[in-house]
Order: sequence, then structure tokens, then C-alpha cells
Amino acid sequence: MKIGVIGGGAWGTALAQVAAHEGRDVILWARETAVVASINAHHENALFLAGVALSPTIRATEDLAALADMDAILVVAPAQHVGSVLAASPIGRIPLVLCAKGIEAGSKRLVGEVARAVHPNAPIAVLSGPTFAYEVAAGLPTAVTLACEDADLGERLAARLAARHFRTYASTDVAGAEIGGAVKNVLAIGCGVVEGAGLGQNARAALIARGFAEMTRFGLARGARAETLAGLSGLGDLVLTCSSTSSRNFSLGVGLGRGDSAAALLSDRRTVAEGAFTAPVLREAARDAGVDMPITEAVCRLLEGAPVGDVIGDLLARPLKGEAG
Ligand SMILES: NC(=O)C1=CN([C@@H]2O[C@H](COP(=O)(O)OP(=O)(O)OC[C@H]3O[C@@H](n4cnc5c(N)ncnc54)[C@H](O)[C@@H]3O)[C@@H](O)[C@H]2O)C=CC1
Ligand SMILES: O=C(CO)COP(=O)(O)O
Repeated sequence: MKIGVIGGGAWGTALAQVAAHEGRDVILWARETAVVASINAHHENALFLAGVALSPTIRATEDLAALADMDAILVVAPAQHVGSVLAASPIGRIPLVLCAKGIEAGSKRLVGEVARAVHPNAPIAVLSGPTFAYEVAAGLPTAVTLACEDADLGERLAARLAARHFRTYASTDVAGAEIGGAVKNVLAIGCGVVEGAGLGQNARAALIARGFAEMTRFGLARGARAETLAGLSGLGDLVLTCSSTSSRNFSLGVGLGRGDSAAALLSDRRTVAEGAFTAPVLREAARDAGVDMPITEAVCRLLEGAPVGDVIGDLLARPLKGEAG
């Protein structure tokens, strides 16, 4: 089994590590020469997953052509770059397992829709769930959703990508798996704001629960299934990223909550906080679908520089409504 990985950030590297430990033949494409050199010479990704000893069998390359005869390719570039990287990749009919969490700005497409447009003959699956890269790379127990509309292929991929400490749960709800992962990043920024502004743990729990209601409304409007949104890739990941400074999205929110500007917080980051890119396009997509997403709207205003006190005040001043609404 030959596994290709597109994207040498923390998550692509951690997934390469899981596959290599299972004895798969792994080739990882990275954009940065320094990442390729670091992995091939020192078996470490010093830029994005420093300190983790990688399997020496992982081979890194800067040449996308090296992925031409893989049995499956994990696509782990940030959501905004999946289209351009895939367009330069020799995919043909190789199954693509999409691992980015976001919505493409401008087109408002989920990553699966982007991949289908670029490579219509490639089967598509989505791998998503509560998965901090460092924990996965360290072999700590983790569980994910592996969604594929073709149930047989989905089960084969789930079996091939699983490891003793990395449980894959098969699903056929691709949109559901994608929407949970994209929306939770935006909500994690909101939870970080609650932390940074010192609004308390009640507020954080309320935001998680009302954020989940938002995620569910949007997901159902886009064809997702409720049980997927309540599963690993939705609620599971929401809980993880809304409760830990290990989350880049949560940490960005903490900074916003303390009164720092998004521009300043994002300017010196090498790593990606997907929620900052997804929030404005999610707001547009929700408005298009007629779905009320007040927390997403609030996160957008905070990213645009609105004062924390004003945004929280406006959220709290909304008319009372029924919990099911
Ligand atoms: N880090 C994690 O724990 C997890 C990350 N993810 C998702 O995986 C995706 C990738 O995130 P990470 O691996 O964490 O990235 P990272 O934050 O560790 O590294 C940034 C990545 O962005 C790439 N990049 C920057 N500009 C680019 C461009 N113009 N074209 C193509 N690639 C470019 C870099 O090469 C690098 O691979 C994101 O969608 C993220 O939400 C999903 C689960 C866990
Ligand atoms: O998606 C993740 C965990 O499941 C990683 O979250 P962050 O991108 O916020 O660090």
C-alpha cells in the first residue's frame, strides 16, 4: 500500500507518521525545501512538527510527480490552497482523502467540491475529527470519521488508514464530515475570545452548545446528517478545539479577547488558523442559505476589529428565543 501525502505541515506529517508506522510506503510532498531536507536528512519536520522523531521510512519530496502511482493520497494542504495544489498534481483516478478543514473563500465551496471540480475522476473521501497533530504523532489514542459516498471504498480506506491508536469510523456523509470540521474552527475562535476576555466557563459552555446548534442548522441546510454533526468530526472536534490552547484557532481567539488585532495576531504566524479564513465565507454561505449564525457573525466582527465589549454586548442583547430555534 503506497500512501501519498500532499502537505508537509503538522497534520500531513502526523498522518504520514501513522501510515509509516503501519508499514505503508509513504511519500510526503512539502512546499518548503527546508521541510523536505529536514525530513529526509534528520527524520524530523523541524518547521511544523519539531521534536517528533519521524519514521525513517517516510520520504519527502518537492516534486508532485512523485505521487503519480500512489494507492491513495491524503490531501493536507490548508483549505484555501487545496485547489491550486491539486491542479498541479497527477491524480487521475487515485482516491483522494481530504484532511483540510475549511471553506474556500470566493467560491464558497467545501474542500470536497473543490477537489471534485479539479479531478472529477478521483474518488473523494474526507478524514476529520478531534486530532491535535502532536498527539497523533506521539501515538496517543485518537478517533476520526472517514467519510466516503462509496461505502465499500470508504470501508477499505478506513481499514487502510487505521492504526492501533488511530481508529477510523466509516461514514457516507461527506458533507457532514466537512461542515463539522470547517465550522468548529470558527467557533473555537469564539471560545478563545471568551477565555481571553475572562468571560468565564459558563459562557464557554454556552458558546459550545449554541455553536453546535449553529453548526447543525448550517449543516442540515447543506445536506449533512445530524448524526455526523453530533459525531467525531462535528461535536467531537468542537469540544476539543474549544477547550485547549493547543488549538491555533482557540489561541487566536484568546488574543482577540485580550484586545489584540487579528492582523497583528496573524502577521507572524507560519502555521494556519483556518477559522480566520473560513469565518467570512461561512457567514456569506449561511446568509445565502438563510441560516442564522449569530456566533459566526460575531467572530467575523471581531476579526474585522470590532471591540470585544461591543460584540459580546450585542450577542447578549439579542431577543430571547426557544432553545430549539
Ligand atoms: N495541525 C493539526 O493538529 C490539524 C490540522 N488540520 C488541518 O490540516 C490542514 C493543514 O494544517 P496543518 O498541517 O496544521 O498546517 P501547519 O499550520 O502546520 O502548516 C502550514 C501549512 O500550510 C502550507 N502552505 C502555506 N502556504 C501555502 C500555499 N500557498 N500553498 C500550499 N500550501 C501552503 C505550508 O506548506 C504548511 O504545510 C488545515 O486545514 C488544518 O485545519 C486538521 C486536523 C489537525
Ligand atoms: O483541527 C484540529 C484538531 O482537530 C486542530 O485545531 P487547530 O487548527 O485550531 O489547531
